[in-house]
Amino acid sequence: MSDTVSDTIAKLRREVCQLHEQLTRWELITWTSGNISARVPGADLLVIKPSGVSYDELTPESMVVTTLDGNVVDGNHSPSSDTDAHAYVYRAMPHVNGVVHTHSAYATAWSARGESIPCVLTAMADEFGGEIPIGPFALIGGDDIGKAIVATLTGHRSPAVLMRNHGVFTIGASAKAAVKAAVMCEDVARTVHIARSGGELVPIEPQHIDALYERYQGVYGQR
Ligand SMILES: O=C(CO)[C@@H](O)[C@H](O)COP(=O)(O)O
Repeated sequence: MSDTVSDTIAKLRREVCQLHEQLTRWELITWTSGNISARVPGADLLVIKPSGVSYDELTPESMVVTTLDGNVVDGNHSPSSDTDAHAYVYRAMPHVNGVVHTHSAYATAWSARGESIPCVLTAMADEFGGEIPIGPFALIGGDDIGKAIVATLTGHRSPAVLMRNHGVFTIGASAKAAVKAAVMCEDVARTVHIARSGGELVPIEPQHIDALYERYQGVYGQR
């Protein structure tokens, strides 16, 4: 392995480990549920959380490096039980460099109803470009979840999918972007749930969703 790839992996080990702190900070997971991975650019590799390890015991060294077929190439732990799903996404979606999985309460409740979250908030138009779609029920391990993520999100502006009866998977141009999508997904899932419990939801006009999405994705923040 070249020094450059080794250095990149060392950096991604630190980054992926640190990003897991965001899942506990924003209360998106319970116990050892959830996981984050990052693609190793220029190499058919990924860095992912070890399976079943308590979040307060995660370290850069405990992260696991696998091929995009899910085979471990570096690490002393078994990789996440969702490694095949993450790996499938990286093989099928070259623009994706980060994948996150959570069981965040409100978004997972929408997945338990098999319901997509309608776009009724400007914050949804900004980050998701429309509804947050529901994906099919899929068993864990193997390519089923990965195939469903790719099938649901290909051609869709949303970086998040609600896997029915299971939880949230998000994708991003970086692992940090995928974590942001997971945080925002839970935020809007909660707000829309509260809104719907109070009465009829008011949708946003499609042309306004487009305008909001273009502004947020293209102009918002520091450039
Ligand atoms: O729901 C699932 C399985 O998809 C995961 O959230 C697990 O609960 C966490 O698995 P590991 O990443 O610890 O293997």
